[in-house]
Amino acid sequence: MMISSTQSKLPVIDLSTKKLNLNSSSWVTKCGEVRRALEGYGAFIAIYDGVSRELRDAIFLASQELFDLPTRVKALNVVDTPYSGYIGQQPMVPLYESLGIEDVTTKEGAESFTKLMWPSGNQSFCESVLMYSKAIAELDQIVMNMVAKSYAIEEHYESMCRSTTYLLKPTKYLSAQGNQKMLGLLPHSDKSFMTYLHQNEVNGLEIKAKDGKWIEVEYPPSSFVVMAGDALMAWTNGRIEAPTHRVMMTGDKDRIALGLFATIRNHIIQIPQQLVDEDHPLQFRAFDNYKYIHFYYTDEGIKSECPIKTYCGI
Ligand SMILES: O=C(O)CCC(=O)C(=O)O
Ligand SMILES: [Fe+2]
Repeated sequence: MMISSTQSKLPVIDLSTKKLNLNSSSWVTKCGEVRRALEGYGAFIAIYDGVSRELRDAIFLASQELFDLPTRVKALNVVDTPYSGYIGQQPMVPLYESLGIEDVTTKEGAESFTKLMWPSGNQSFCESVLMYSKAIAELDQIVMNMVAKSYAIEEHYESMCRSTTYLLKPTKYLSAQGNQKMLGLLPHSDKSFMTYLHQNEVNGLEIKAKDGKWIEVEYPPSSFVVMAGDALMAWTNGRIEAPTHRVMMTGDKDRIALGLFATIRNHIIQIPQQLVDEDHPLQFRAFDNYKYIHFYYTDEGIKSECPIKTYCGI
């Protein structure tokens, strides 16, 4: 018997660069699509041609190589930003393991991480990580330009764009080894401005829709999940909400996911006055994305229902 499903799905938007004709009327239409998807779900699936088949294979191979290193080596990845270093063997989420690579779109960032993990060098790892991150950073520029265009706040984004830094977080989830569904990652919203996710062929990501139901996200290998973070929510004066999401593991295959987190550094984010009017009173004060991340991991931040509102809400 076929079981029909009425479960809602994330919108899919084709952002292949070959088809995007900047400033044409179809581009303007597409900007509206991106905005509606983000306002409706806080996320969408992007079809994007900036990562070739070879690069895709290379980045998953590189990630596997990284996870195969001894725990003692992976634990050397200590960074200032909370939860961005090495995380593994956490009692609440025993299947989960991740490492954050800071400033990954710069040669220096990719090289210093590679050197830390492989003191005698690993050229192919370094190149794959750098190329992949740069390709996704380009997708970020496309998406953010579209959001800015749609709200007519281009000049605000331009001033912030230069202050964007990227953190790549290769993440591994062990399989649930059987039929039961196991928690891979606790429900949360991202503290970034924007997040871009990619995965091997194993699904597991679930995003909470506005009606409270979990959407099981299935995305084809050549696509990416684009997701709003808390910082974007504040910047858009609450028009786009950062969705709650989690990872549930089923089946007997391990899952590898790549999160690229765009964060604004050394720049105070102001809420554009274009997004404030009688129907949309100002909801957030100007804030610093990194200070907010640090706040989130304090007792007050962790306990808060909506940490971005607690931090800079009005
Ligand atoms: O594994 C995924 O698909 C999502 C990971 C995630 O939500 C995160 O690292 O913040
Ligand atoms: Fe997340």
